[in-house]
Amino acid sequence: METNMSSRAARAFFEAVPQNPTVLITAGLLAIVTAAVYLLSPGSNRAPALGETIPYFSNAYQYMTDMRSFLARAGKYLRSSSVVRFRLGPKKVYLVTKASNMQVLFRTTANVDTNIFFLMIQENLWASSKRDLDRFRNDPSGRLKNPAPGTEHIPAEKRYWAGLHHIFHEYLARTHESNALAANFQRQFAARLEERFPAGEWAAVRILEFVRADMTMAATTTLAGPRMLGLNPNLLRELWDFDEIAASLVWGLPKWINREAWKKRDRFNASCVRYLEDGWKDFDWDGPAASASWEPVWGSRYVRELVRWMRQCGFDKETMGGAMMILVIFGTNGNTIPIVAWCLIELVKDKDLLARVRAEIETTYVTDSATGTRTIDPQALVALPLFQSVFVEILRLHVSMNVTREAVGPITLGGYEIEKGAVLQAPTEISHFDEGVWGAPGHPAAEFWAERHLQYVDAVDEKGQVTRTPQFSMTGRSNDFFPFGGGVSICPGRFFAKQEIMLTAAMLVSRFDIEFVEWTTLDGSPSDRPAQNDVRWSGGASVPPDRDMKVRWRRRW
Ligand code: HEM
Repeated sequence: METNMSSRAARAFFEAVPQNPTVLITAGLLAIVTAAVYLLSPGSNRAPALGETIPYFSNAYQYMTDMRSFLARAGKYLRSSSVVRFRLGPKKVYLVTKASNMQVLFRTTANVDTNIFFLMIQENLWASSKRDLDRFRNDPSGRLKNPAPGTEHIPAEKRYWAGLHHIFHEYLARTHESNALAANFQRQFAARLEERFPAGEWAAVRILEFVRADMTMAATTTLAGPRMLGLNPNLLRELWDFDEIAASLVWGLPKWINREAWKKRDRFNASCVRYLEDGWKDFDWDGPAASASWEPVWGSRYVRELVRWMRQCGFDKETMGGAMMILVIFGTNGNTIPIVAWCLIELVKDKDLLARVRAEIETTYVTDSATGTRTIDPQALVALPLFQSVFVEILRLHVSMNVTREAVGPITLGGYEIEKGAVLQAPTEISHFDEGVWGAPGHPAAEFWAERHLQYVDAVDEKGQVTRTPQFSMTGRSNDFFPFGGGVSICPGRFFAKQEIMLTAAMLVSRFDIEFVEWTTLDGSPSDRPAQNDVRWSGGASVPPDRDMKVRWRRRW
């Protein structure tokens, strides 16, 4: 869960410039202040600066209006220095790459703080009230069980970061809970497939459109129970409308500039508030359902514990609605759905790969001896070598996240001094495409290669017969790969995300005959080219395809 500070992010701002002289004047003043601050800063062992044509302006402008090109340009600088600096208004920003620097960013140290991005999202995306936002802002006690030194006097109920972190850790990241979520998701999604696609009948679907509807429904019911969609029949539209404009909200533009985006945010928030208010009516918090892995009122334990804690803290209803939007519906589906879509697209494109992945998946099916029902064993599934390699390759190529931290004290990165107050950003789109790390002969880093994360191991049996077995391997590269961020705020949903994504793709490719029909645009009309990353999402989220793939499929069983 993280959202976009990308091209879409400030398009609204720059589109507003010509109509709003106030905005233009503000931008001009910002540039002057920036220049003054910059010129007065003392020189030191500083990282090289990213060049620009109009000083103090062009980098910020491109960063906010065309993240894809900005990152491509920054990537060239980052080939010769692992840290590069530029200015974003009055903020000093350092772009960071290379495994050794990631270790510093993700290590729990007093001088690197992880809250900055979360606060920005809380303020602008999830409609948190000022009072509730200040509770987080003014809590210096940290996320861990033991309060940060010097903050021991803060009572447990006012340790908001730690309270939230505890819920993430206990009810999302723990194996028992993520396994329960995966089992439930498999049931929900299988029921949906059986209801929508009678066995033996061919149907035409567009992959992205299909997963945005059907997988989102199964995932939302798994996490939040059936009431979320039952009470809010327009929720899917609200979610994907919000996905389109989320980045433009991150900058906190006032309502009068960004009216449509605010409306979409508020509609989505109102649906989540409706769900919360309805759920409070008659749920028995002292009964057995309160600690069940899943029950029909709140769905998963994660959501139940989240709403219980927020209510105990006395958060305002919009803040609580916002948490449901971001931490349950948008932050999850907005990231998993594009990855599933890409996974299916790559498998359908390559018949040989599809057959090999199918054969692997077949080994993970188990049959219930009483009912005869066949289900996938999710633990076996996520350990398959080839399919896992495909999953990692898709994350590598299609998650573009500028993982963000703040230097709250001086630090050293890549041999350079970084001053207190600087923003640190590690763009996955640069590290994940580093030719030196990921490139292989005949398989440049920019291309999808299903086998990139496989190693073949030879074993000799007693008759001297050699068998080659593929093994999934990230050896030597794990610190260059961070689609889920890192350190204390690493995505707590990553285990469930992996199970959910691989289960969806596995159920479809193993139960359906699938044939490619054509590439389409997102509205369904024929496209003259295949899908590419939709660069509007560059820098802040999983990146969906900008074209859809139409297929014919038939459920075999
Ligand atoms: C492919 C899917 C996903 C990707 C790429 C992804 C990525 C991320 C990233 C990059 C962060 C920020 C980490 C950091 O700052 O170090 C994050 C945070 C988070 N993610 Fe995910 N995520 C995914 C799926 C999910 C799912 C399915 C859930 C929940 C079921 C989830 C829940 C969260 C939460 C609650 C946080 C906030 C953690 C905190 O600030 O402590 N994510 N995610």
